[in-house]
Amino acid sequence: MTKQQLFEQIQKKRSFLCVGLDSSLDKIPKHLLKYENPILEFNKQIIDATKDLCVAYKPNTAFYECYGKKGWETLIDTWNYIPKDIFSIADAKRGDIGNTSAMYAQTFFDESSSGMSFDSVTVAPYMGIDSVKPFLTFKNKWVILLALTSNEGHADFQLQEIGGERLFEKVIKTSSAWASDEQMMYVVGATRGASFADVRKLAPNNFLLVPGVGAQGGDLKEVCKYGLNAKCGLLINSSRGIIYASNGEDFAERAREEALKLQQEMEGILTEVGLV
Ligand SMILES: O=C(O)c1cc(=O)[nH]c(=O)n1[C@@H]1O[C@H](COP(=O)(O)O)[C@@H](O)[C@H]1O
Repeated sequence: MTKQQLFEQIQKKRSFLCVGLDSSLDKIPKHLLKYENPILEFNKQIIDATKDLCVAYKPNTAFYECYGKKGWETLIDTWNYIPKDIFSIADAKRGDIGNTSAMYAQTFFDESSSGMSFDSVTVAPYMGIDSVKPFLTFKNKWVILLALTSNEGHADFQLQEIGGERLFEKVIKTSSAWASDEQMMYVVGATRGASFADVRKLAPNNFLLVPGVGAQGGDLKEVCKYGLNAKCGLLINSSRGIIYASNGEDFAERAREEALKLQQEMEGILTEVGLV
């Protein structure tokens, strides 16, 4: 998907919501356990209930890989079920020496090889340019590079100064030369509030994937105040806050209600800044 197509989806749906499919057997409603593939059934019902309210889905691959062969099949079947006009993110946080990264890129982008062709994959920047480049050889596919993450441990490395700049700033600055804002996004946690202003100085036009609203307590308004740009430039992810809103028979309806609350808040913000 191109940046313009993503922006058009945002305008059409009046939403920049990404629903995180962090689906695990111990959290999904018990009545689904009778299905041959409970997680796939859960994901399908969540997708059916939210697809008009969001512009992206993000299965975190850890929640699939842990179930071995069946988990990979579920990931492939989930990717197949995501409508193709909705941006898909394989949240796999990969990155390795070049020839290994090339195999990761093949895994998530080459349908003829793996049965999946996500629009994007999350990548860790630590190993540098040759670990990221192989993901950029696929047309209209995106790297979403970890920059300033939502977790407590972000301070251990990302805020350390080297030569007068913090590591996350160095990551953004250096990697900006590897790909344009048509292929590179950055992860910036919703819990990082005013730091969005610092990120935007270095990445004014890139889309940012912003996890951490909902269960992690990030503030949507604060993120938008500092993070919005002329093409919206934000994909706000919520996983547990939406998909586990209820663990009863009404789980899909309740997920929809939570997604709708976020979509309505987003519509208000987009209207306020004149983007819709
Ligand atoms: O790359 C990510 O998506 C990510 C980066 C980050 O800094 N923080 C973060 O929470 N995530 C992911 O975003 C999702 C957040 O889930 P909830 O906290 O349940 O909304 C999980 O899949 C995390 O792995």
